Amino acid sequence: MAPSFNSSNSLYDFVVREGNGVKGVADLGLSEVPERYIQPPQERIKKHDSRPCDAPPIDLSKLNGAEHEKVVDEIVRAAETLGFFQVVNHGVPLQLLESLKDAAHTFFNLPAEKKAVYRAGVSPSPMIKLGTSFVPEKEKAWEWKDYISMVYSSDEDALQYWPNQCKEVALEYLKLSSKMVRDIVEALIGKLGVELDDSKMEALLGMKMVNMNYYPACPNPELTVGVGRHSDMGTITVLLQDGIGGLYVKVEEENDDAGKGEWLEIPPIPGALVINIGDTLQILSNGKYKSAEHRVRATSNHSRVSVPVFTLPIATERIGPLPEVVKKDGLARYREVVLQDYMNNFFGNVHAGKKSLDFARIN
Ligand SMILES: O=C(O)CCC(=O)C(=O)O
Ligand SMILES: [Fe+2]
Repeated sequence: MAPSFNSSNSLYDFVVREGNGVKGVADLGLSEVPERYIQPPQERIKKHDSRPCDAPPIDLSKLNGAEHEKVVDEIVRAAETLGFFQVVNHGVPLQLLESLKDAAHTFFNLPAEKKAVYRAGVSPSPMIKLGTSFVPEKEKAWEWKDYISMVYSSDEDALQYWPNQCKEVALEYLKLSSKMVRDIVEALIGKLGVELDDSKMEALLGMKMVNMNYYPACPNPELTVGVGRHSDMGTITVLLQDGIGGLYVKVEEENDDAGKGEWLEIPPIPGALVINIGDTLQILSNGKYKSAEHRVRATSNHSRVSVPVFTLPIATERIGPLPEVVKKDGLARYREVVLQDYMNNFFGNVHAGKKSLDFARIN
């Protein structure tokens, strides 16, 4: 018998505690989403209010050739403006990208009890977590999304603890994307006029996490969000999205206190990966590189998957604007923070655009 959600507690039990997630809600075939998923009007995403970002993808294979400087300039320009760009010839085989999307569908189509073993608290490893929405305990309106998050500690742990349906492809993707992450971050830091030694670079790129996101088909995409407005907290994110679309990024404007900036859709490009700048790189660059505010719309007739690799500094690393940049700028816009503290603040609060950066901002 279909559960009836006559109190918010019973919905919480079904979705969060029992691990059914929003996939479990979608599978009930309701004609309207439960009230808990209805966003306030200002957070809803109107499909026709944005236009696609028409920037061509950057060809990363050219980083190793005669056009190196030109490609670095393209990356820097994108990081200084939108904070989002797409890349091709990135070193991750296209067949692997297809396998990743298939693996995400296979995992989320498992019966709830098979997925629920990865819930926080019962998961075989603290590095693996099945979740839904972002912080359902604190959010007034939930996001229409389930995810599994896998933090890398070693190959051995990954192969032992990550779910069978996705561990091999997720590990391969994490490894093959690491080279492009390093190349891009090196290019960006280099253009700040800073040279970092290997150990500092390793520390800035030392934590890696692969997520698989699942957005089931939604009866009311106009009332909900797949993911609400947020920036990513790490150094950079590599994102594989499928062909459905619905990822939007905000064009940042000076003095945009009213939050009126335009939203651009990052259109799916077959074979391309999406790169976005995270809060850490905005802090390191003293604000020159933009951690991009983004969000995702749900869709009525398809389930969408995406597979981000988040690259973060190691938890003990102290993050602050690089001294050479502060010297040039004449002031520091952010204070130094320990990454673990930044992370606790980030994951302890609901998505609220780029508010996460306030934790380090000097006013
Ligand atoms: O699904 C997407 O396209 C983006 C997901 C995202 O922003 C995230 O996982 O941080
Ligand atoms: Fe994100």
